[in-house]
Formats: sequence, structure tokens, C-alpha cells
Amino acid sequence: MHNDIESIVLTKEQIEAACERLGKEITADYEGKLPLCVGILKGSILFMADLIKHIDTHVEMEFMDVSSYHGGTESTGEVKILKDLDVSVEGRDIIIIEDILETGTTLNAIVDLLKYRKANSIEIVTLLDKPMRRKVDIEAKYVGEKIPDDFVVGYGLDYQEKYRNLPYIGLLKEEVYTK
Ligand SMILES: O=P(O)(O)OC[C@H]1O[C@H](OP(=O)(O)OP(=O)(O)O)[C@H](O)[C@@H]1O
Ligand SMILES: Nc1nc2[nH]cnc2c(=O)[nH]1
Repeated sequence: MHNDIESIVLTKEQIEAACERLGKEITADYEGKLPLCVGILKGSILFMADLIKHIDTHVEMEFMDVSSYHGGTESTGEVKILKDLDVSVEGRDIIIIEDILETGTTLNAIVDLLKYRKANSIEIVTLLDKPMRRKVDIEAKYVGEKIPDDFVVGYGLDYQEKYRNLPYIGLLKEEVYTK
């Protein structure tokens, strides 16, 4: 698996440092509240697990599975809810946890839905942000790292469902796409 990686974009140590920094910011902003952390499956699970260990105030966890990428590396622009939340968000302070913000299509659809369901506040934390790819006007309040316009894998992010278990974020060798 590691043989398929061309180069590393974010090391394990850089990811850990980002989780620590973001956890501290979130702790300071949500002290005394009970935010509902909504992890967007599947990509966010590794980041969510590491991030919340650095949040030093009470939080609740829920998950949604939303998909706009179907097997390839380009967004289809169509957002499908594959698994909805099991709890009401009415009056809640929501922190959406994502692995990557790219076109913004996915998060825009989720934010619209949570607003419609009367969440009290909605903020986004994303490990990676690709601002160059944005198609929708949406920003994350908490960003781990801004990265250039390259398709990345690892630490939750897949290519055709593989590479999610890499402990770092990297670029795939060109030959992997033509296999
Ligand atoms: O800003 P956007 O262009 O919408 O892209 C970001 C979305 O794409 C990825 O999800 P994907 O649909 O690949 O699902 P996965 O997390 O299950 O791999 C990622 O986890 C984000 O949810
Ligand atoms: N694996 C992966 N999924 C994405 N979804 C949106 N951008 C990306 C990316 O760069 N890599």
C-alpha cells in the first residue's frame, strides 16, 4: 500500500499537531456549552477520533453519511444522504467534522439541511481545505491545513475505498489511476 504513494502531504506528526491546535480552539469557543459533533462518514472518522481527544469540554457525537463522489476523483455535484442523524438538532450548537472541504457542495448541502432543522449554531472543522477548488460560497471556521489542488488519500480519505487506513495524507503515484 505504501508503495503506491508518490509523496507525503501531511505527516502523522503534522496531523497530530493540527488536532491539538484545533482541539484547543474548539475547547475555548465551546466551554460551558454542549456541542453536537457531527462526523461526516466515512472520511472524517480518523480525524474525528483524534480531534475530540483534544477537546477538553463536554461534547456529544453523531454521524451522517453523505456522498457526492462516486469511485473517481471528481465531484458529481449531486449530494445524497446515505445515513441521516438519529437525533434532533433543533436548538443545538453543531460542529460538523469533515476530512476535506473542496468544492463545498457536500458541506453546503449539510449546512442547509441543519439550518432548516433549526440548529442554534453551525460551525465546520475540516482537516484539509482546498480553497482553489471551491464552487460554493462556504468556509470552515476551523481548518487544519490548506492544500493545493491535488487529489489526496490517507487518514480517512480514499481512492476507490482504499488507502483510508494510511496514518498520513499523501499523493498517489500516477500508475495507480491507470491500473
Ligand atoms: O467539498 P466537496 O467537493 O463536496 O468534497 C468534500 C467531500 O468529499 C469527500 O466525501 P466522499 O463523498 O468522497 O465520501 P467518503 O467520505 O465516504 O469517502 C469528503 O469526505 C467530503 O465529504
Ligand atoms: N480521497 C479524496 N476525496 C476527496 N474528496 C474531495 N477531495 C478529495 C481528495 O482530494 N481526496
